Amino acid sequence: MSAEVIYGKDLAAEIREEMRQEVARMKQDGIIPGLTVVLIGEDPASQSYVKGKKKASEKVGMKSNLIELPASTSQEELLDLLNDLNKDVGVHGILVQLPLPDHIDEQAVIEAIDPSKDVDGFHPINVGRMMTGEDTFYPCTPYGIMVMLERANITVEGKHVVVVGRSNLVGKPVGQLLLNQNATVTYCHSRTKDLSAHTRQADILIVAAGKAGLIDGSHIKDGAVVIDVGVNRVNDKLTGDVDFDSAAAKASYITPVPKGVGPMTITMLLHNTIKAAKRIEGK
Ligand SMILES: NC(=O)C1=CN([C@@H]2O[C@H](COP(=O)(O)OP(=O)(O)OC[C@H]3O[C@@H](n4cnc5c(N)ncnc54)[C@H](OP(=O)(O)O)[C@@H]3O)[C@@H](O)[C@H]2O)C=CC1
Ligand SMILES: Nc1nc(=O)c2c([nH]1)NC[C@@H]1CN(c3ccc(C(=O)N[C@@H](CCC(=O)O)C(=O)O)cc3)C=[N+]21
Repeated sequence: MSAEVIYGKDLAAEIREEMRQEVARMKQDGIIPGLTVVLIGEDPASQSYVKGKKKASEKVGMKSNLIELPASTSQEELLDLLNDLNKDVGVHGILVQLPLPDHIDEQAVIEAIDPSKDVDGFHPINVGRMMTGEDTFYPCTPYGIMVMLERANITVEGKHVVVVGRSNLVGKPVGQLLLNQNATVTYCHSRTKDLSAHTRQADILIVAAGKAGLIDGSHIKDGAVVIDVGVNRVNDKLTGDVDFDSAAAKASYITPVPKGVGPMTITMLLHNTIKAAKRIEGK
């Protein structure tokens, strides 16, 4: 089998065009969705992601504000800032770029964001709502993967999905969203024995480990769908967790890195911000 490549980048462009029109309609009602991104420190990868988010939100007509703070910022200063942003009526969505410097407690920061402005979907209230199948802000990368599958007409109901990775940001929530859609879900992680025995069972394989080349064709069942979430910089080039060529030879569908899941993540961030604006403004 030779896989069809699902270009998240193209899908993202389509969805963002739909959003641009929606934002234009909202503006006629006097609502401009506003996203504030907080970046602490000078990590080049984070700076590049954050710029991507700002550019994308402005392109769909939203208001975007980037607050850059030095790595020396104290936890208290950050919590005070979040408190102000929670109260600011022009701010509909708040995102604090992760990871944070070691002296700041990430969980405390996540919990300081008003759940109704938590467009990352990381606040425990929103995580709980997702678990119980309520409507809420879903984490952007998992949600982007769901939309990619849907728009590629790949049904998940009854499928065996294997997720490699169990982080709170990606692995766990993507498995939960798939379970909510009636998939049978297996999680693998660094203590999993015989990884390929599990991955070879997958109808849909989601790889979010952050290890370049962890998965290759020998891990994949013929005809499986392979979603590569990994973003690794190897010799200054971006690459996923999946060895693309050997995997594509086995899979029915596969996502590339770059131009795969990443652009969908940003798109769902914009989606969540529009949703937050509508809710806050009572529309
Ligand atoms: N495209 C996008 O939009 C996004 C991409 N990413 C990328 O996705 C990847 C994962 O991100 P994130 O979840 O935050 O990363 P984490 O480092 O938080 O989690 C990695 C997970 O992979 C598991 N793992 C690590 N090594 C192995 C292994 N050899 N075999 C099996 N499992 C393994 C870990 O297991 P254990 O729990 O046992 O430690 C852990 O659960 C990264 O490359 C990141 O850059 C992240 C967010 C968005
Ligand atoms: N609070 C928070 N929310 C996040 O959603 C969040 C975060 N922190 N910290 C870091 C990770 C990573 N992440 C990515 C987003 C877009 C691309 C993306 O668009 N990648 C492009 C390539 C971009 C490039 O060329 O550098 C692509 O895959 O085609 C990748 C990774 C969001 N994250």
